[in-house]
Amino acid sequence: MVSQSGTTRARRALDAMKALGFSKKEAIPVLKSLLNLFDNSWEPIEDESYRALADAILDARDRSQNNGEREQCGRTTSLVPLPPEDDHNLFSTPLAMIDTSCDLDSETDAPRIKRPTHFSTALRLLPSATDGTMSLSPLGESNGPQTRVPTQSRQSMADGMPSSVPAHKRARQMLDEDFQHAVFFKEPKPEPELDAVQYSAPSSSCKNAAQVAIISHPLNISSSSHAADPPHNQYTSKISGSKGRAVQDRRTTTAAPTSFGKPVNIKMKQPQIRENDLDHRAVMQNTGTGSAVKNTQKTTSLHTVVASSSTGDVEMSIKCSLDPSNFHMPDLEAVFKMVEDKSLRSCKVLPPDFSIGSLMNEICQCVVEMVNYHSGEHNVQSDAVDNGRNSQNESMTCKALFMEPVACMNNEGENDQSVEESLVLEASQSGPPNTTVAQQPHLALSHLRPTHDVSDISKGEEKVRISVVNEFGGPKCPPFFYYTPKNIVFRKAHVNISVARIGDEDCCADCFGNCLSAPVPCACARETGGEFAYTPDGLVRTAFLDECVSMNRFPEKHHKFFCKSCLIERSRNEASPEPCRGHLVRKFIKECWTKCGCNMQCGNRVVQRGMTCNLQIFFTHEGKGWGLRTLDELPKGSFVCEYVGELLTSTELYERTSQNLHNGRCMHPVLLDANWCSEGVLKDEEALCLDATFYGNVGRFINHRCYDANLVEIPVEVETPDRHYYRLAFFTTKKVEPFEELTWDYGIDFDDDKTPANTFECLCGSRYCRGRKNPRKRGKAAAN
Ligand SMILES: C[S@@+](CC[C@H](N)C(=O)[O-])C[C@H]1O[C@@H](n2cnc3c(N)ncnc32)[C@H](O)[C@@H]1O
Repeated sequence: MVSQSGTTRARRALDAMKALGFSKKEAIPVLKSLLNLFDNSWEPIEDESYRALADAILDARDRSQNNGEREQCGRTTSLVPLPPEDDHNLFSTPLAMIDTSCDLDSETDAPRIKRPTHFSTALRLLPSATDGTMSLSPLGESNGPQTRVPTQSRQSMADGMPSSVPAHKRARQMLDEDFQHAVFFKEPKPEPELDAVQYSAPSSSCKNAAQVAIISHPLNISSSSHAADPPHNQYTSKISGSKGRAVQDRRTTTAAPTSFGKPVNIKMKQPQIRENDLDHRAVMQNTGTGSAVKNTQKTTSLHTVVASSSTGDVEMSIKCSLDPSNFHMPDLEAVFKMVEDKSLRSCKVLPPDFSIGSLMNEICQCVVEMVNYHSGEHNVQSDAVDNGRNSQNESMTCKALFMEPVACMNNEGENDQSVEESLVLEASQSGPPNTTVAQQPHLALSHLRPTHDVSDISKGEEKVRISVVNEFGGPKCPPFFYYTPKNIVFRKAHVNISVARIGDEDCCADCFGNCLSAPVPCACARETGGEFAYTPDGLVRTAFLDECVSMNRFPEKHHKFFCKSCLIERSRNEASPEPCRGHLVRKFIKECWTKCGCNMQCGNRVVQRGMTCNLQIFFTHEGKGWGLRTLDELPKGSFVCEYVGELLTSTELYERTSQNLHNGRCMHPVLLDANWCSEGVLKDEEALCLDATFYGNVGRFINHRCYDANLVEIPVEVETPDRHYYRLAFFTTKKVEPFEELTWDYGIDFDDDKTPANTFECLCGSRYCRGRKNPRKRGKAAAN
């Protein structure tokens, strides 16, 4: 890379700050201070699109607002590195604000940097929600001192508009400006704690219908029921069956625990059955011949949770009210095996992977879905009556457009049809779209479908095994979907993969071996300005990567394409489509491919060689459901995985969306609109998106994190120069530690009032979080 002069770098930094609404007057002194702090090294300042600088300005602003008095009496603020335990945080060198004696730079009023003597206000990124470094409340926000940037400033920083612009106006403007790659879901999660600090969410919008996916789990069972657990007399932990099946035991007793040696984890509860009590939830045990719950003063009963919905909101437990002196809980695996054997004997035929455990999990999940759907209807009504003021209902309202990608109960006929048609779909992957596929085969995923292999969810489809773990009890694997390592066409999506399409300019037929070791970059580097996007180590070059990150973070600074007649808007409302909201023109990587002369080990073939890092799907503890983490340390710029799913046209997506509306499921779509500008007017079959709801890879488990996610998605051209189809690959934006959760910024507009249900309450834990709900509303909800 050509080294840039300090002046150029300073100009760039000031331009970037200007784009965020910071004046030169404000930025220059802080920039000077930072340079001083970093020994004139620009990298930490330029890293992550000048985030350190933006933050430092905001903090200086905060401080001058909040501590005006102290400044007047001769004190000022300095920036100092935080201790190394914050390494995983936002900055390579995290900063802390301290008070030092006032010693202003005569020219600039810049504070002089000093080493800290104490931290008065720590400026630290909140811990990664799942990095395991802290024990978190549901919001994960209660640890350690944090500097809160005022709403106004935060919003300005985030949306790149001067803070003088009113919030509502910024929000509206941002609707047309923000990220282009959204996936939106909603799942139930514990109600956040009331003391969580509010950030006014900057409006980061993406309102294309095809970008909108919603999980609606409106009934917040977990918050109400779990919140009702009296903490002082309950104990919950996990026990494992012989094959590691994690179950949760709850004992209900009025006497002291007796000789229950196993299972060891117990939950003591009062025997009364109360509203919102855990025991009350066990009403599913009622046999129909009367309550199965014996509620006597002397009887000790053992509750063992044997199944649960994906987020643990609905559980199924076995309650044994037996003479404790003779009772030993049998191994649940053995019990399940016995039931399976019995079922097999009576039914004669069962699917090969039939498992009672999965069946029960699915039942719990279906309870969630059905409850959600009905409560959604109810809440829509009550919203209307309440004129939108019922904040509890707000959090519970089902306005879903999409379905949760989990199995659901169907009648038998549908199941059979679904199995057949799903196979047809898989077969259509490399062939022409199969027009014989029936209307909505996917809606019939059956609870009898096989469950996942927790030792490798990819069933051997990837080079590395992807294990599934749940350290918190409850479901041992995610709801069912078909694992596919490659995108597959649903029906009409037009993907022309033909060698004839690839012209000389789109390949390097004369190359040999590894293009990266050739003296001159080959034709395949043209897309990235004549320089390969990858380093010889297989990492994305820092400059390229940073530009991609910046593009996501500050979309308003980058080129957008506005369709004359936007297919997304048309598919939303054919009769009177809204104007196009703009599609961000993204940077592409172009990899060598089959028509090139190089070999498969060529350094310009990273994504197509597939995943190489060891990943794990795990159950997050903050209420985000399942997530993805790395087991390896990953340097900045590493390829992690693709986002893989079914290729749908925007119309198909809209149809699927509408149908799923009735089922209360969410979907996992991502719009492939990164280069729509280059192909003139798109036909419907060329306006594509990827939906990982029913068919997908590990990418579907990556949770959202606002702004400072450790992954960024980059479009990659591999098989075809047609720009309406490309692969979407995730690369690390910074060094990622083993066991750190992998996250990407979905680009959700949490303030989008047109499609309010397209978002979940964000539990990402980022200090830049724009998706947490108003604490006042939460307070009201909790009080109700
Ligand atoms: C693509 S899925 C990610 C995998 C998902 N957690 C699961 O269990 O399958 C997106 C869904 O995960 C949950 N999620 C993702 N990021 C979240 C966040 N920052 N806060 C809360 N929930 C989140 C939401 O329910 C969202 O609808």
